[in-house]
Amino acid sequence: MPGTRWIRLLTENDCRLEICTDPKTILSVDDILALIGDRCDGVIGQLTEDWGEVLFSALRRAGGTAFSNMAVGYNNVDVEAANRNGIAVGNTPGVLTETTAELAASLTLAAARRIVEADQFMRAGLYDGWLPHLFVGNLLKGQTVGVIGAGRIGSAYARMMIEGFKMNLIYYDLYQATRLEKFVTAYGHFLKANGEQPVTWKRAATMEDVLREADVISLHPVLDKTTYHLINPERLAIMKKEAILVNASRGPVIDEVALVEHLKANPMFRVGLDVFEDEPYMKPGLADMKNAVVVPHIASASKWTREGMATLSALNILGKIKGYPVWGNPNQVEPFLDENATPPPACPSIVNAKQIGLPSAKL
Ligand SMILES: NC(=O)C1=CN([C@@H]2O[C@H](COP(=O)(O)OP(=O)(O)OC[C@H]3O[C@@H](n4cnc5c(N)ncnc54)[C@H](O)[C@@H]3O)[C@@H](O)[C@H]2O)C=CC1
Ligand SMILES: O=C(O)C(=O)CO
Repeated sequence: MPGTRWIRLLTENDCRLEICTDPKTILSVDDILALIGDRCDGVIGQLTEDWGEVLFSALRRAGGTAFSNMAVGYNNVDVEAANRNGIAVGNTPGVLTETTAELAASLTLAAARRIVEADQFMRAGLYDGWLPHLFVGNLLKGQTVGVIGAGRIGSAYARMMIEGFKMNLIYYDLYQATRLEKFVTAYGHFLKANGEQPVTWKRAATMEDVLREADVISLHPVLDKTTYHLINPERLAIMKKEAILVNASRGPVIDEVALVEHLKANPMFRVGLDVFEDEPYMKPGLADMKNAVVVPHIASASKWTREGMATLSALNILGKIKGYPVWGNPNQVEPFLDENATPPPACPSIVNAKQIGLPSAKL
């Protein structure tokens, strides 16, 4: 795990730390069972690990009461199994928001302006002079950006695309994104007052409305039963032929086999993907598609974010061991990140706090 603050926070509070130095990228359940051993109070794990009944009951038997993913997403964790074993499950919201949104914006631009194809063309020595039709892509200004899942990251991405490229917004979420709507309205007024075309927003009644109307669609929902294969052959078929689809949420939100077929049949349709259905693998054919930009799940990869994720996950474990209450607002975790201050006596974010009866901190 990156940085050293998380180590200091634990050791200065009398925790003995065992850091896994196994060179394997992804640990199996058996690897983790061996690491838990017969005495362990809490574990910080990674999103690539399968945390279910076997691991939570082993942690319980070892005297443990806390687990934290070093991630905001926790679709790799069976929270019901953690509840049955009385284990608190932590995650790391807030520190990934801007970094992940910036990568989604980067993928959007790379796909729209064919950056990777053009880079490969240059390196192959194929450039022999400016041409009017060389790597013509899409202009974003004035087009419509569609966001599916307008939570922390989806809203941050929307703001970047609206503020940066003056795109109009259409979004779909189970909840109203009030702050985002207010931002777009205010920005629209500002543009109008300066003699420019105002930007607009619309909350779509259905996901299909977003897919039909948007020129760029970025996916930012959690992965659960309701979002598995949210993008399927039928929904790909209703998208514009020249649309751009970006996914920096979780791979299984897209039916990747169907996506490869769609990319083959629609060369002007482009995608930017940070995540894949069977990570670390890509479905057959995807790597050959020039209209796909692919990167290896790096959306949260900035130093500040990764160190913040380490800090928050360590404080989730420490807080539970110390019997601290749970921080009341997981969207405001800044007080835990201030290097020059003692962090608040609270667990920054425990997703099953209610289910296992943990008290909430008074802010
Ligand atoms: N590629 C990467 O490196 C990263 C990926 N992620 C992924 O992004 C996800 C979102 O993160 P945050 O924005 O922080 O979470 P969030 O909880 O703030 O936002 C998720 C949004 O999805 C919405 N949602 C849930 N079910 C939906 C459905 N069926 N249809 C439409 N919207 C739905 C929720 O209402 C919520 O607004 C994480 O769960 C994680 O899987 C997060 C960080 C980095
Ligand atoms: O925090 C998450 O959910 C991630 O995917 C980390 O990159």
